[in-house]
Amino acid sequence: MRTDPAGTLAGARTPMAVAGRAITMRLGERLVLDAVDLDVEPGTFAALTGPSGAGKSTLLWILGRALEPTGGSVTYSGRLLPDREAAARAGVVLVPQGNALVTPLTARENLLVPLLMLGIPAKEAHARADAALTLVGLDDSGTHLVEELSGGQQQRVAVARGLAARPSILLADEPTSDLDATTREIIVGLLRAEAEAGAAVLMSTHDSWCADQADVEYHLDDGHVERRR
Ligand SMILES: Nc1ncnc2c1ncn2[C@@H]1O[C@H](COP(=O)(O)OP(=O)(O)OP(=O)(O)O)[C@@H](O)[C@H]1O
Repeated sequence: MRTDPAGTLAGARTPMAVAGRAITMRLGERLVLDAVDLDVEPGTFAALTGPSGAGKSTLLWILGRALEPTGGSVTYSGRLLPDREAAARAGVVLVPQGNALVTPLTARENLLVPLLMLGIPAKEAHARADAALTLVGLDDSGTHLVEELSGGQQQRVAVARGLAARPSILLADEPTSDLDATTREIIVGLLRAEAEAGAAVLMSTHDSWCADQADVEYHLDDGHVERRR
């Protein structure tokens, strides 16, 4: 598998925009999201900022069709997708906070299994898994079990799993929170490269340096989102 000079997995991807309209989410007594509108266009690297508990993860999960909102809609280049499985098949990739890696598997197997489940031929899946691990600097750790990896290495495996899917829309929930400064810059560079390759990328972050690297910043607070640039 080739990687192009910008640091993405080579190969075509379908450009797709994500649009949230009047997204409302009530969790228990709390109105976490109150009629939120948000757009990420193909080729855009966007940051989602806001205080702890503002609802950033909730919004990313809704945009990834992993969570049904109380109200409002999410469309993908104008299309509705019925559920998370349809979204994954359409190229909507979610890198969740906490990584959600399968611990009895190796790093490489964590990349391979979702690709094989999407019906990607085994030879290509293996090539994509290896290329994505190389992009995040873990080509020597592919055979390690998840539990043998540090928190930061696990986070990089989770990002690699997202890159291996060659996403049209990449939703990354605090993907740099456990990383040192150098690795943080590498991961942010990879997310930017995904956008430059045509993906719509939305990254939640508490890190002002990471937010500054994005083209667009959405700030979420008290249920409302404000576009800051
Ligand atoms: N299942 C649930 N039931 C009730 N409240 C919930 C549930 N899940 C999340 N919440 C609440 O929803 C709010 C938003 O949580 P969320 O994790 O989306 O925020 P966040 O901005 O991503 O926070 P952080 O930056 O700390 O990760 C929080 O107040 C949280 O306690």
